[in-house]
Amino acid sequence: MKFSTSTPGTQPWFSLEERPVCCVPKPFIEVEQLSLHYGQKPAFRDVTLAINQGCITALIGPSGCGKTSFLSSLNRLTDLIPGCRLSGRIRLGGLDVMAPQTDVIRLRRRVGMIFQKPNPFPLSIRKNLEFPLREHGLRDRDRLANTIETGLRDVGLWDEVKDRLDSPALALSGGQQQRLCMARALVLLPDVLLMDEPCSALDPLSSGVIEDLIVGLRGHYTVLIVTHNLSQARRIADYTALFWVQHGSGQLIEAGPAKQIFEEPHDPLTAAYVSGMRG
Ligand SMILES: Nc1ncnc2c1ncn2[C@@H]1O[C@H](COP(=O)(O)OP(=O)(O)OP(=O)(O)O)[C@@H](O)[C@H]1O
Repeated sequence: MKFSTSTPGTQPWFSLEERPVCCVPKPFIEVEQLSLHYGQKPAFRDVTLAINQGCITALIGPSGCGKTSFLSSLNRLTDLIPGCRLSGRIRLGGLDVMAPQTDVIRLRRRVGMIFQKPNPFPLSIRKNLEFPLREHGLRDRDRLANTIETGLRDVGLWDEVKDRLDSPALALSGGQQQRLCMARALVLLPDVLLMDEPCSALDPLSSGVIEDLIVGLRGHYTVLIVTHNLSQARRIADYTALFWVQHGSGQLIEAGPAKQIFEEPHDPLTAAYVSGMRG
């Protein structure tokens, strides 16, 4: 059962293990001729890209080519930036993301986001998960407790924090905070997880833990990850899209199966970037 068809607060909350596995080359997000401007300045132009369900898609490219802006447009976080303008079309699991009548709160529940710097609420570990669950209609105390435990187990945090659930989340290590943020997104049973350089602020060990968790999401969630770490993209991505700044704005240069992008790219820019000769 999926969020989009159930009534908030009544659906059975279940763990990652129990979610249906689906990694098929079937588009879940279809972006057509998407452009984004900050004021008069274009961040990216005319991006057309299909993102497959249940797969991990890595967005790569040099700084400033519009990767973060593209990611943020998918759950309309860009609405929050004054002067920011989107045009084109985004369909997400049948939903017209940019339609004025689209419920943005529901959209953001379906499309969770993890940022470069872990951003837990300045609340207890428990409240970091309880707060969004309550906001989205889950009130029953037992179900709240079970869902919080399941969420923390799904990110391998339960055993580390079960005895201090009421301690401040900000007292956790950076890697633990990032896993908590992942749990906070996952307990809402999103369809899509957007991750903006989720490992880049972490030490190598914590980064490896997050990377393993991302791999474990394959088949359960549609994942888009922005990364500057090409080795990481090679290791974890099913599909890869290269962005580049051309003619004063970000452009999608090439997208396809990660193996093809890294081993047999069609575009010379892709070849230069993945070989480390440019960017
Ligand atoms: N809030 C904003 N207001 C104005 N311009 C912005 C804003 N955010 C990004 N930009 C501009 O839009 C362009 C694309 O930025 P964006 O952060 O999306 O690129 P990026 O590829 O994610 O870069 P990086 O890899 O460095 O994070 C850049 O020229 C940037 O300066």
